[in-house]
Amino acid sequence: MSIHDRAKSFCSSLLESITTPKSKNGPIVTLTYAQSLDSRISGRNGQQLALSCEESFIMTHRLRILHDGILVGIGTILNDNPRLTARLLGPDELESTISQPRPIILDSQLRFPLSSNVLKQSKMNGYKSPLIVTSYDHDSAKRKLLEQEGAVVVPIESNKNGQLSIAHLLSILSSPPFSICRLMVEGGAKVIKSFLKSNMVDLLIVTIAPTFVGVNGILAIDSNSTENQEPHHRFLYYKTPKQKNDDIIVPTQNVENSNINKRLPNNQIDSIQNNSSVNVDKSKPSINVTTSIIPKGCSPFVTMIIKWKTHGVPKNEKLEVRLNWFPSSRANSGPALWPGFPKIVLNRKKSIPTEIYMGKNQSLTFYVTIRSVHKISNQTVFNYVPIFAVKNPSFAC
Ligand SMILES: NC(=O)C1=CN([C@@H]2O[C@H](COP(=O)(O)OP(=O)(O)OC[C@H]3O[C@@H](n4cnc5c(N)ncnc54)[C@H](O)[C@@H]3O)[C@@H](O)[C@H]2O)C=CC1
Ligand SMILES: Nc1nc(O)c(N)c(N[C@@H]2O[C@H](COP(=O)(O)O)[C@@H](O)[C@H]2O)n1
Repeated sequence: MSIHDRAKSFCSSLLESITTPKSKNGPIVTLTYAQSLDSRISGRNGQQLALSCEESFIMTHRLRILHDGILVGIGTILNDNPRLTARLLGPDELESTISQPRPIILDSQLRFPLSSNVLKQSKMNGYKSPLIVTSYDHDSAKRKLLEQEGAVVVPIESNKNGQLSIAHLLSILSSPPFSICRLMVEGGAKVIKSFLKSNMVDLLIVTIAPTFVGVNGILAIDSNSTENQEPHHRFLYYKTPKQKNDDIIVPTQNVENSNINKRLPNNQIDSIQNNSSVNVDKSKPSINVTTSIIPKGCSPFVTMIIKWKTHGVPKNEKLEVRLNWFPSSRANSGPALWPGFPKIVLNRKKSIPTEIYMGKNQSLTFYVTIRSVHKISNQTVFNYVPIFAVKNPSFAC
């Protein structure tokens, strides 16, 4: 599979099951940005940094294709002069023939430069005119100039600090003539904060690059700033984080807009108990297995405590119990070991705690493998027995 095919399937899988937007009157909103290990999105004085590695950039460009609009703040336009197009494409794709997303810029005071790349490129075939969203309190002469150059300028409500209303923005974007169904928000820092605060983000995809920028860089989310003191909306892993060359891509979904929201409150989900009785051999030993699944804080990990009792196992006989577990998709394919899911050899110990990764919507089927070795006759009974399946365990948050 080529690097482009991998990006295609990864990005499609991220978007395919997000069908209901957080905002009832708006598009599905994906917020995505790249940060360093110390949470910086750019360097000293906002210096633009290539934090993403090549494969992560390819993923970002693929995500751009899958959205109808890409939104940034005017700070990013003035600082980076970005193009906001999908250019890192496969060999069979042409930049000018794919459906490029519309650039959307939040610019309360119409500081947008006439020389910007997004405006220049909109004159070329295949590229859409930038949509500049501004406040009612804008410079009308500048608006005229921008419109003459082909930009579309739309005034909307703003608050007393001049910040444009995200709710109003989303309802305008999803309506004609823009009809944006999927919006990708790239930043910068103020826009990231505003969107997270608005709680209209459906999918948050953060690329983490293995580098430190240092204290002078711009923080993605400045938790010291007073405007960020209010409670944060919660995001949980949506898909397993992926390593792309050097970087880690962390896809998370808004908890308040997903199935994981339907879980029970923390105090009702101390553990899930399962009891299974398994016969090794009808005439010979049997085992009774009890398991408890204990959520581990706000994380997709659970601790599983397995307890068992054996019956009728003669002292001179060896009983070996193994536990394997598989995602539900593999449950029918037999008990071959699923990579990344360790098997535990229980032997004669009476209980064992182990930590298991259980992603959202993950349903796991657990198998015990019982191997009873009769020392005298050397007869071996070898059984794989599915003991239970756990669907969507609740993560305590
Ligand atoms: N690493 C990454 O993935 C990215 C990094 N960046 C970096 O971010 C920096 C720019 O960030 P900022 O200076 O914070 O500017 P910004 O790009 O977030 O733009 C903020 C400006 O947008 C306007 N605005 C209007 N309504 C707003 C609202 N509701 N919320 C927020 N802003 C609103 C205001 O004029 C505000 O000053 C640059 O250094 C750029 O390189 C930008 C995008 C992605
Ligand atoms: N995904 C990602 N990784 C980085 O390391 C980045 N610095 C950014 N920045 C964003 O991409 C814009 C540049 O886009 P063009 O290549 O000009 O199309 C930049 O303005 C940021 O929004 N992104």
